[in-house]
Formats: sequence, structure tokens, C-alpha cells
Amino acid sequence: MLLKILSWIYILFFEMVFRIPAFFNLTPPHEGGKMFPYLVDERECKNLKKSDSNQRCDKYDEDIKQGDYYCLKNNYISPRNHLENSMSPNLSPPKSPNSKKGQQKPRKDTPPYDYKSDAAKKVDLIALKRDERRQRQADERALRDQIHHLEQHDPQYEFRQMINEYRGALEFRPLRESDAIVENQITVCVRKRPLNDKEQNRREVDVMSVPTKNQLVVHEPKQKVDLTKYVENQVFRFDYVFDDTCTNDLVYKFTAKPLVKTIFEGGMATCFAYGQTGSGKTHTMGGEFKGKSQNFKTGIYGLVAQDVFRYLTHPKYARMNFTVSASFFEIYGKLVFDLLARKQRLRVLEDGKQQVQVVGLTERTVLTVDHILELIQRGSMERTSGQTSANSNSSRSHAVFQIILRRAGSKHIAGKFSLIDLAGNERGADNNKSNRQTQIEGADINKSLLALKECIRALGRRGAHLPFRGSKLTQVLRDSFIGENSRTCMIALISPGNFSVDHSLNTLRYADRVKELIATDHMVDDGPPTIAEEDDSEEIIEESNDGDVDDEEIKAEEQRLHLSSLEWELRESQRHVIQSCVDFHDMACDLYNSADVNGYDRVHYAKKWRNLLSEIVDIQNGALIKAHEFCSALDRC
Ligand SMILES: Nc1ncnc2c1ncn2[C@@H]1O[C@H](COP(=O)(O)OP(=O)(O)OP(=O)(O)O)[C@@H](O)[C@H]1O
Repeated sequence: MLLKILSWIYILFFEMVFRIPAFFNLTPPHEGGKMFPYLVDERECKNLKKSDSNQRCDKYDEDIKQGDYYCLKNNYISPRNHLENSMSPNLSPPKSPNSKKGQQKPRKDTPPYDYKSDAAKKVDLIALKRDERRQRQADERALRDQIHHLEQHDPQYEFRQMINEYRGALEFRPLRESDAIVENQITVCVRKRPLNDKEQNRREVDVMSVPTKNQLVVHEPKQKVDLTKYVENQVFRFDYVFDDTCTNDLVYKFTAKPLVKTIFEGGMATCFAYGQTGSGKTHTMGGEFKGKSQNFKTGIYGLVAQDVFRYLTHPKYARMNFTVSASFFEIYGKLVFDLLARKQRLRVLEDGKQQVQVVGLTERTVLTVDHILELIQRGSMERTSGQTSANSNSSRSHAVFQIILRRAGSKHIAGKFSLIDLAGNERGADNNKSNRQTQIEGADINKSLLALKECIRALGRRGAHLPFRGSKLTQVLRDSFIGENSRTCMIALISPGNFSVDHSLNTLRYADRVKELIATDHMVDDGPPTIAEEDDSEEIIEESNDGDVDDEEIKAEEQRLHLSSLEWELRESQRHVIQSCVDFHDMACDLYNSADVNGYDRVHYAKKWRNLLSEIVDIQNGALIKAHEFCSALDRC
């Protein structure tokens, strides 16, 4: 009986203490502290997740994303609902520990009573940002891994994609056989060859696009300090641009062919092939290769020869009774070798009237196209097989093939076509880490290419001083740069692969400068270049080994060339500084902004910044040296 009474008292007590207040909703809405109410709730919600109430937890996740967190024991409700359901008219909002005035104004987009402190909200926000950052980093890592995987099979995969994307947006309208030929005194064009087997095996990417008949885009692969890859697209414009599908016939049609009639009209024609080793100079000038043998009929030498014989029978010129002869020689540094006489060394002499003669040069009279092709073949073989001579590498020498017209019975040259396969232009630059001999060769090649540019410039700027003594090459070609009826064509050859992009850009800048100078210099038109008039004089009075003719004049010319070379370097270094400043600005901004993200790696950050600075300082120091050099040279003048 007593036991029964006690149990009734216990039940009554339990009902009074727990159930009745719960019925009137007098218990606190959760068991967490005021500062971090969600800490307890979150834990419980995790338990909830394990239970079958997944739906509720999804809702919880959603609200977490929105920045508010509430989860009631086994009964998760969204913050807004929770507040609507649980708010009693007598409850006052909790005071934020940071609030001085004790009460925060409710925000419009948040419930009027927010049970989280500012600190708790900040922690939430940080957690949210961290999650987002981690997700972003994970995505980037996944993309990088994917690219890395692809690049194991194709090292240039990323660049290839970028270039393809660029090309996809281009409208291609390449040169066609039917396009009009523009008659210029100086024509500058570019030919891109296809990727060869070696380049394809190395999985090089083709970085040259030829969208139109006179435009070329170089996609220069680059990498930022943080190893991000990007492509810098540079557009060049020339008279013609030949893409990798063009044949020698098409190149000939727009370059040398229009010059053939010049020599029948008392003029001088010159055609240069300029470019780095392996870019296709010999293929273009000499003819297509089939294995080791070359088809000379398909090269510009052979095509000019065929047209010369065609013109001979033309009614307009047949009555002039021209005879045709040919010579073939090679210039290696200051030495000249006869390619039609077993590479016999020749002397270059200049008479009192500045007439330059290559003494002893073999000049064969030719009667048929086959005969001339035979001479081309003989000279070409001599050039490449002459291992015992001073020149064991054809790309270190300039080869000059000339077709000469004379009226029957006269010694006077009526017209001359000079076709020149120049030394590889990279040879002039590779003299830093090479031996003395190579350095001398490099300097000679550099000098001759500079002198050539100056002479073409003088040809374009009529009346300008012709610095033909600047090199043996320009000296022997002197008569091609004078006279009103002189025409020149330069074919710049480029390799399309990404490994050759620096050399290709050098080739293009050289060619671009020749054309650019012509464009501006055409404004000045005051007669032919100032060189003494030609005559038939055969009297040779001085050998033109540098120092023999007129020391003062040669020195002055060399000084001018030196100055011109320094100026070129100054301008190049300036261009480099300008470009690097633009890149530097972008990279510095990216880096600076990256530090605003919480939890950034400051060691990585500091190192990157240091590398960026040292890179820009190096570039600027280099440019400063060039500026000093040029200023000192100007002071000495
Ligand atoms: N347009 C082209 N189409 C196909 N193959 C080409 C083309 N141009 C060049 N080649 C090939 O590229 C290789 C190198 O060409 P080439 O010998 O003409 O270069 P180069 O500039 O004369 O070099 P070097 O200065 O060393 O003499 C050759 O095998 C040639 O057949």
C-alpha cells in the first residue's frame, strides 16, 4: 500500500516537473549555449543523418549553405520555421556578446532573432569559404591531372588546344593561283614549310597560322612564373605569305617570276632566301628533295632558268640577240669560292670607279635549260660535299647563283639575275658559347645580313647612301642595288614547330623591318642610290680586302653598321621591356589578389613575388646595358 502511494507521488511529481512545462512550451528550444547553439544541434543532426530522416538533413545542409544553422532534437526545422514555431511572445532576442548596446538590429533577410553570435557567424563564413576554396582547388587539381595525363602522350597538349581554339575563330582565305601579282620594286614574303618527320616525332606543335594571303600569326607558347601556360599571338603582314601547302611553283609565280622580265629590260634582279637552318631555303631555291637527291627543275634557280630561255624566244626580245651565261659561287666569311671550279678560292677586286669584280670566277655560256640545270646541280653538289674546304657546313655560307645576259659580241652586262641562298640566320647569333672560329663566322654572318638589310633599305630609299662595303656579300652584289631598274625579292623561310619559334620570330622581324623601312622610306624619292655611274672600264686597281680600298671609308661603314646593329638591339630590348612590363603587371595583380584569400601559402607567395621581381629587374638591367652601349657609341661618333 505504502509502495503504491509512493509510486503515485513519483508519477505526479514527474508530470508536474517535465510534462506540464513542456505542454506550455516553457523549456528552452535547445540545449546548446547561447554562443554556439548549433554546436550541439549539429552533432545531433549528424545522428539524425544516420537515422532514416535523411530528408531533414538535406534541408539542414541547404540551410547551412545559406549561412543559418538550426537543428532541433530529432526534429530539424529550417531557421525561419523554427523561429516561427518556437518563438513565444514573451521571449526576448539573445544579446550578442560583441554588442555594446546589447541588442542587434535584425537584418531584413535574416530572422529577427538570431541565436548566433557574430564570432560564430564569422566562423561559419570562414568554414563556408574554406569549403568553396577546397572545392575549387579540387576542381583545378582534377583538371591539371587530366591535362598532365594527356601531356604524357602529347607534351604540347595545352598549347595545341589553345592554338586550335584560336584557329577555330579565324576565317582562312589563303593565297590562290589566280590571285593578282603586285609589281613591287622590293617584295618581301614569307614561306612556312610543313612540320618534318623529326618535328612530328618530337610531337612539336605547329605555331604558325596563315589566315590570308598576306598575313601570318605566330602563336608563341609562353609560361607565367606560376607555370600557367598561355599563347601570345603576334600578327605579321607581308606582300605574300605562303602556307605549308604551297608548292615551289606557286612561290616562284609570286616572287622571282615577275623579276625575270626586268633583266631583259636592262635591269638587275635579286632574290634572297633568308631563314634559319632547315627552314627550307635550299628546298625553295635549289629544288625539292627526294631522299638525298634534289630535283633542280623545281627550285627557283631552275624555274628562273626555264623562264629566261622562254623569254629569249619571245618576239619582243628575240631580236636583241642575248647570250646567256651562268656562274655559281659561295661566300664564307671574307672568302669566296667558285662552285663551278672545284671550290677554287677567288679574289674580289674593286676598281677606281667602285666596280667590283670577282676575279677568275667561272662564267659558263649556256645554250639550253638542261645545260643550266647541269651547272646548278654541279655547284650544289660541290657546296654540300666540300668537306675538305674551309666550309664544312653549307648553312654557314651564302650561295650565289647568277644568270647573266649580254648582247651578242658585247662584254657589257645587259641584265643579271642573282639568286642567293643565305647562310642560316641563327648562325649569326649562336656565338656565345662557341669556339673562336664559330664566333668569327657568326660575326661575319651577322655583319653581312645587317649590311644586306641596309642595302635593301637604300634601294627602297632612292638616293640614300649604299653601304655595300659592309660585307663581301653586299660588295659582290653591289651592282644589283643600284640603278633605277633594280628589283629585289626576299623570301623569308620559317619552320613551323614550337621549338623554332624564337628563330622564326627573328626571321620575321628582320623581314618585317625590311618591308617597314620600304613603306616609310618610299616617301623619299629623289633618284637612284648615290653610287658612281657604271662604265665598261676593266681596269682593276685595288683588291678589296678590307683595308685595301679606302681604310677611312671602310671604317666609317663598319661604324655605321655597328651603330645600326646596336640600335636594333636597343629597340629589341625596349620592346622586350614593354612587353614584360605588361606581363609583370598582370602577374603581380594576380599574385596580390591571391593573398586576399584566407589561408594562403605565404612562403609560396613570397617566393613567387621575389621571382617575378628578379625577372623584371634582369630584363630592365639588360635593356639598360643596351641603352648605355648605344649612347656611348653615339657619343663616340
Ligand atoms: N616547303 C617544304 N615542303 C616540304 N619539305 C620541305 C619544305 N621546305 C623544306 N623542306 C624539307 O626540310 C628539310 C630542310 O630544308 P632545306 O635543306 O631546304 O633547309 P635550309 O634552310 O636550306 O637549311 P640549311 O641552311 O642548313 O641549308 C629538307 O629535307 C627539305 O626537303
